[in-house]
Amino acid sequence: MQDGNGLDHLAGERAMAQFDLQAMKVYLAGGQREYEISTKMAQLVANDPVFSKEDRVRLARKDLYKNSLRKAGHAWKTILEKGLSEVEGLKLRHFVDEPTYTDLHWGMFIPAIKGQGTEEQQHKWLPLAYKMAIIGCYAQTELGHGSNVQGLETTATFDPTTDEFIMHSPTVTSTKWWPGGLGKASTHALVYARLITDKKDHGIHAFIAPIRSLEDHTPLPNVTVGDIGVKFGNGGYNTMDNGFLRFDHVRIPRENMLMRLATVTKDGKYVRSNKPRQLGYGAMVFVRQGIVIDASIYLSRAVTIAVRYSAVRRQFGNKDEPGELQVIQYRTQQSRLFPLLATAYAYRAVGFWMKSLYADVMKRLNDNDFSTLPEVHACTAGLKSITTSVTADGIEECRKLCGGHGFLCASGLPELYAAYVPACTYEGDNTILLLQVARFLLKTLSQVSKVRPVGTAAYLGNIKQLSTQNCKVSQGHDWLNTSVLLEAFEARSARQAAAVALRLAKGSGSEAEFQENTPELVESARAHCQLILVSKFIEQLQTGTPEGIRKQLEVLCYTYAFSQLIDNAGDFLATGYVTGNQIALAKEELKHMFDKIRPNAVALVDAFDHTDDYLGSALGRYDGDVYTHLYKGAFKESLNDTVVVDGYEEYLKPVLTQNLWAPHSKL
Ligand SMILES: CC/C=C\C/C=C\C/C=C\C/C=C\CCC(=O)SCCNC(=O)CCNC(=O)[C@H](O)C(C)(C)COP(=O)(O)OP(=O)(O)OC[C@H]1O[C@@H](n2cnc3c(N)ncnc32)[C@H](O)[C@@H]1OP(=O)(O)O
Ligand SMILES: Cc1cc2nc3c(=O)[nH]c(=O)nc-3n(C[C@H](O)[C@H](O)[C@H](O)COP(=O)(O)OP(=O)(O)OC[C@H]3O[C@@H](n4cnc5c(N)ncnc54)[C@H](O)[C@@H]3O)c2cc1C
Repeated sequence: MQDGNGLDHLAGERAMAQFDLQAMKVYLAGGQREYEISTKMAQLVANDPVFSKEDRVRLARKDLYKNSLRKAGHAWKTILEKGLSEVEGLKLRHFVDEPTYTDLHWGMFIPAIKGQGTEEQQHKWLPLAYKMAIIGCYAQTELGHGSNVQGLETTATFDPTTDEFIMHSPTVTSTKWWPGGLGKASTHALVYARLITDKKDHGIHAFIAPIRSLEDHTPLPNVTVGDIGVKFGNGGYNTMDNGFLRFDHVRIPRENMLMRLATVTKDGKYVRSNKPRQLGYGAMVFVRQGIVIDASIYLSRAVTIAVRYSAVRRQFGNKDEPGELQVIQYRTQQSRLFPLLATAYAYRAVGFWMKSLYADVMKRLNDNDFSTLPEVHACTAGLKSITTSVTADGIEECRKLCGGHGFLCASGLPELYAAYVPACTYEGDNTILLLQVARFLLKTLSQVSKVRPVGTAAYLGNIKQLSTQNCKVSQGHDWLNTSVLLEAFEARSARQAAAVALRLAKGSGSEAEFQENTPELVESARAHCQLILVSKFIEQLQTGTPEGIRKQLEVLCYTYAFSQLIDNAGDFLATGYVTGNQIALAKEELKHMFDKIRPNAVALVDAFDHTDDYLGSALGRYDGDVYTHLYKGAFKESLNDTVVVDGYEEYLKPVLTQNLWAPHSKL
């Protein structure tokens, strides 16, 4: 989408492209229909002044939040007035580009009711939620516990005399703390609490608790609720009202417990269904799978800014060429930037696959087939962890790649980082999630002689072969073979998992020993996830990629795989599967890939199709007119509202006019 002012400082770059840009845009959008919807919604948002992002980083919290409420309300009105479909509405909210209460309402409250509510409960709550007659949040985390869900303290005690649950926060640490949308916007909370019937604790279950009046939005009696305070960075996640919530013996009807997985009867009997209790974590699995595509989008925004700016920015020169060099010409710049570009493409491909994996598991669950649940949990948890960590670090790297100007909010990068970095923590702390993957790998290995592993763990079925055979690469171009690459990632992951499993098996099985080995367990989980990412990127390429873009995608795929191999060379070498020389050969191949990316770099980021409005960056503008806009932008700075700064009379003038020698001055 070109929306520059006609001057194209990057025209020369664009003329070098060697692939079908339009086909790439459609591929990255996920298909022609998705592309058309994206384009339409991006323009709708960009052309509506209510959605303007101008000045967001300068607003005080109250104004920022009020403005965010205004945008969310306007988005909803636009959706209704234009009769937008659910997919269009989702896209529109995506382009509004501000974390807000509707993310949790649509992204977690509704999915949790769908996954855990009975049909009757869905009929009661979903119509209200779909028309936003109620606003819901997902209130799981407490002051004292987030990762350890089984450790939550809020109680829901059944009172058979009134057919109600009594919701209570018995300690300070039981205060619900963090839920997005809870602080100021929600009327209802999906509360995770310990279910108690007849003095027996049945563990964590989900309850719908009304928290604010539908008449005047005041908190209901005995409910204490508010916002937890300002968060990291300007703008960023501060548009969200992450909240606290306490109950003082608040009564809710028995039917407000979501009862698909377990029921409490009128006379107080607790009945579990035969479905796994982990289905209660379904909303988290749903969001984790979506986070992979989201990571690609965030990373692609940072990379678009850094690539375009690196093509505009010139520093130094050399005796072989006239003038100064574009910084994108420097190998070091390429070696930091191009792997991130390739990673954004990799996550897009893997994100598409995650969607199909999730659709498959949902279909199975409907047929009461729970067999793939552990693998899907490991996959969603692991890929959420890796992709968010890499993306957060990648955004920060892009900021550094833009030198000093990257540090200005006008670059768009500080705010992008502030909005994104909590993704490493929310929806599961990234280390906790990798430990879940490690547990899955250990379990899979312990059963490998009896149960053939399937799906993303299938390679562990070849553990013997992968543990004995070594890499056969003898020349650089031997690496240009996806089977060779895949085997390297499989062997490294299988060997790392087997090594730590063996060490644990030789021990006493104590928790202390397990703890001692957690760093290696996390490394082995990371290796497994990197294998999934590389293998699924390859697999996606091999299934019907249009001719006009296949070559470029192959280059990006090799770039991604080689950079992963080199960044983790220590692990690959330690497992003994590859030699130092083979790593050196891969490094040479990676440089050849950089040469192939270089003429296409700007077009490859254009293919992400981010509008200038969505990017919000003077450095990443489509037209490359960076300096004019940085300069113009300085005049919007509030300190420049007056020529002589407010504070001069009180604080600057006395300093300038005292004309006294400072006592310590040596002059
Ligand atoms: C579609 C959306 C698109 C994009 C998204 C974009 C933006 C996001 C929008 C909003 C996001 C904003 C905010 C985020 C909101 C939140 O943060 S909500 C709170 C999230 N909280 C967490 O993630 C907590 C993390 N903790 C846990 O998940 C669990 O407590 C645990 C897994 C760490 C441990 O659970 P336990 O019950 O104690 O389990 P265990 O005893 O360790 O394990 C028991 C067995 O269960 C398996 N298991 C665990 N989780 C799952 C699961 N989700 N599904 C299936 N199976 C699971 C576990 O592996 C064990 O298996 P065994 O075979 O070993 O018995
Ligand atoms: C912006 C934001 C939005 C959020 N939105 C919501 C929401 O809408 N609803 C909701 O319910 N929650 C929400 N949360 C809470 C979030 O899900 C939790 O913060 C997250 O799950 C991490 O839990 P914790 O804070 O308890 O971290 P902790 O578990 O206390 O982690 C602290 C450190 O301890 C380490 N650690 C903990 N246990 C172990 C272990 N067993 N082994 C090794 N290391 C360990 C962790 O790796 C981490 O380094 C949100 C959080 C943020 C930041």
